[in-house]
Amino acid sequence: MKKKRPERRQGAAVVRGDLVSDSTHDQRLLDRRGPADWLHMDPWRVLRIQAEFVEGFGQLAELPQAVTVFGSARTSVDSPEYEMGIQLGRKLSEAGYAVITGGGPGCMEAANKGAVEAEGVSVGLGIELPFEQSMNEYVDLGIEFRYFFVRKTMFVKYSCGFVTLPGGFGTMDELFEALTLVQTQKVTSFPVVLMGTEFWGGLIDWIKNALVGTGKISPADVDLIHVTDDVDEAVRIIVEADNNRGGRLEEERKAAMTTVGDAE
Ligand SMILES: CC(C)=CCNc1ncnc2c1ncn2[C@@H]1O[C@H](COP(=O)(O)O)[C@@H](O)[C@H]1O
Repeated sequence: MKKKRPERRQGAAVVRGDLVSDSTHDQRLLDRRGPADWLHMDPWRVLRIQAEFVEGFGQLAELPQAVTVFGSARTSVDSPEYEMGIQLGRKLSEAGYAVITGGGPGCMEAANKGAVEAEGVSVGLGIELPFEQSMNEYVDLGIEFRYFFVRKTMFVKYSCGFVTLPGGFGTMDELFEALTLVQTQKVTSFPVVLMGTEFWGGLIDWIKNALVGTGKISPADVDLIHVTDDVDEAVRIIVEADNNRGGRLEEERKAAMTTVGDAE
């Protein structure tokens, strides 16, 4: 007769054979002896990830309409790009938006500085890095995240558009995440503005030649990106999209009301 393999139900999972452990989860939970490496195990991490979402959602829930500004952590304070960041933070604040950045140095600091100077709401969503790094001094509401992906959710959820100053890998990551979300309609009416025609020109050419040229994206996808050197134009693009969204939300609300009315 076939030997029955050992079996144990562990919550939602069933384990058989050698995967059945000598002890149960309860035993391990109640046993205070042994190493603390469980702290670094994935199921426990899930709770920490949840905690980051809860903390982020809680802290940002009452933020006014906001715009996220990305850009290099390495931009020097005496560069034209830093000055552009200050102007951007200032004018976005004057237009009534909270300014969210990654809370670090360079372009992030510049945009936070502009927001503070205009007496706007200046937010920094920092990230734990392997080297010592503190929130820039112009952040008025700062939240530190352990996980990049949790932090990225906050940037998108709490802003109505992204403005991107010249930057490196981190900036590219944030830019292309935003474009993918807009392209796949995970977010709608969400403008993405690139500041600096000279810096971004090469990338835009490559997008047109390599991506549109070989059919990897459609020509209309290029229109998702606005490139400018003019801070006022950047703010105008954000405001117009914001106004359009307001109209669209109202239409969606009316459509929903009609549907509910029809059902009654
Ligand atoms: C001096 C130095 C490298 C500091 C790093 N300190 C940082 N602090 C906060 N956010 C960051 C930092 N580095 C990268 N990021 C994230 O990635 C983007 C900048 O990356 P990069 O410099 O373009 O690639 C920022 O928009 C920010 O969201």
